[in-house]
Amino acid sequence: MATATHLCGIKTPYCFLKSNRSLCSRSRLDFDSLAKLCGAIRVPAPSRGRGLKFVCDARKNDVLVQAEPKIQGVEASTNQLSCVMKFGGSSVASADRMKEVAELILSFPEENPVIVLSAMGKTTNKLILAGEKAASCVSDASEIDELSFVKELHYRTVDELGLDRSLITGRPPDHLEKLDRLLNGINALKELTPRSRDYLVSFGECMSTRIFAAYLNKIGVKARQYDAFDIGFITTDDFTNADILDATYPAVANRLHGDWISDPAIPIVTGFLGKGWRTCAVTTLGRGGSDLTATTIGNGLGLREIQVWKDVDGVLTCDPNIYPGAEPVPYLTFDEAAELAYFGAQVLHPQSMRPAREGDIPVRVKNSYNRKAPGTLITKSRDMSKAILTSIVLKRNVTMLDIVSTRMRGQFGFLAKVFSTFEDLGISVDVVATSEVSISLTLDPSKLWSRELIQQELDNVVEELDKIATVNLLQHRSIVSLIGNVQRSSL
Ligand SMILES: Nc1ncnc2c1ncn2[C@@H]1O[C@H](COP(=O)(O)OP(=O)(O)O)[C@@H](O)[C@H]1O
Ligand SMILES: N[C@@H](CC(=O)OP(=O)(O)O)C(=O)O
Repeated sequence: MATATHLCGIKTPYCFLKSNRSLCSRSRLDFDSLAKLCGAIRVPAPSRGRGLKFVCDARKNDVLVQAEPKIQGVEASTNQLSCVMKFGGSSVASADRMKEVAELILSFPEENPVIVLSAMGKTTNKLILAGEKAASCVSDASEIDELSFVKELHYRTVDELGLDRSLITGRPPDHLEKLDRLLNGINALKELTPRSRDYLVSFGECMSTRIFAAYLNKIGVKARQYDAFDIGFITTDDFTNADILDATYPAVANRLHGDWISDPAIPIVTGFLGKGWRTCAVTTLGRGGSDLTATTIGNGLGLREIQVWKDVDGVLTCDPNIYPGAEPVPYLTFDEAAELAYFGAQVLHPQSMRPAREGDIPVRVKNSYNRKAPGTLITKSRDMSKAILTSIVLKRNVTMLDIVSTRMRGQFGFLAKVFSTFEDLGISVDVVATSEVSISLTLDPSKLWSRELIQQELDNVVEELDKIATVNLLQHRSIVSLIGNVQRSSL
């Protein structure tokens, strides 16, 4: 991957340079050498005065030309998409909350935001429970309490917003009817696979975005709903915990930007969802994955800022459910936020900082219930001179392995052998503490528990490691992490 030159002033929205030599000649771009390298070049239309970044990937036979992520001050054209605003389930839990979110969005008239929404309130949890019940005990899946709850919540919201129920039922895509049929199918098979679970929970985001877009249109704000899996969110096929593939960035930018240019309307995008690149089935990005949807869109479109609206005053010094006196942390670096999320702070999705860091796009964590609170600003760097400890996080349900070498002291290669075992078995290691003859390590629960055959995988690890060490497997442990300034942690 190589990043090359900068250009300004290309007006054409997404076009293929292959068929546009004049564009190249106007733009100091050596068309022929690039054309040799790649089959096609996509060019997102830059905002006025914005540069373009060339990202060449010869292996993929592709050169992607991206708008520079940062728009400075007045250069941020008023008619370009400018930021992402992501609202989590807690922010859109009811009709009243949706009205407040609409008002919040409209209170930033200078912004042209892309809106990312999660499912309403606890819809995702309810759908998972409904799926589990359908697979296990009930005789008629339509009678499951959690399904009734989801239906009732969405009907009530549609009614209270003065919208037509046909948005979610009675007319294609008729989500509630499909949901009913899906749960009855799961019930008949007595099996809830990761794939069907992802399809099941996707109804939450599909409905919340349709309702919200319809409400905006009703109050005279032109909005357009998008299902992420239809606009280029391409992922691995790791159902329940899929990773976003690079092809997503240009595809999503292309679609959202192209539609915006030809017919401006606020895009309302489903968070959390994608499409598996082999199966073409609906995938999900892991719990809390709408944060990752938001940062992916921010990076793809090279937007000015990514706002993540929650029900707390930003990232706090610890989980407020454990210690109610937790206080907001005003500034964080991408690295600190990523560590914090990875080691258990539920407030951000563990992978969500990656696209923001790669695009160097600031992320602001704000409270939709308390707009005046300054929130947390997450950027590439910050003044660390006074920073020692930023926050404390707890990660539960961790599997730990104590591995003690059976060989004599002074034997080399022990650590290498242990880690190659994990690599061979495709298991991700979390925290590691070592001495010369022993290692204690933890395994990443999110990657581990989302897959089937977990006990078998663990048995395989222990069996392999048993050849070189004494292994003690400890389950249901916790990690308490202190997120701090590494440069000041030792003297
Ligand atoms: N360090 C932390 N800072 C802020 N919130 C935290 C932290 N640790 C846990 N939380 C919990 O995360 C919740 C916000 O995340 P989440 O439920 O994913 O929000 P949303 O659904 O709005 O996206 C808060 O309500 C809080 O209970
Ligand atoms: N609805 C999904 C995705 C998500 O991001 O939700 P939230 O923004 O409410 O954490 C979930 O509950 O995991």
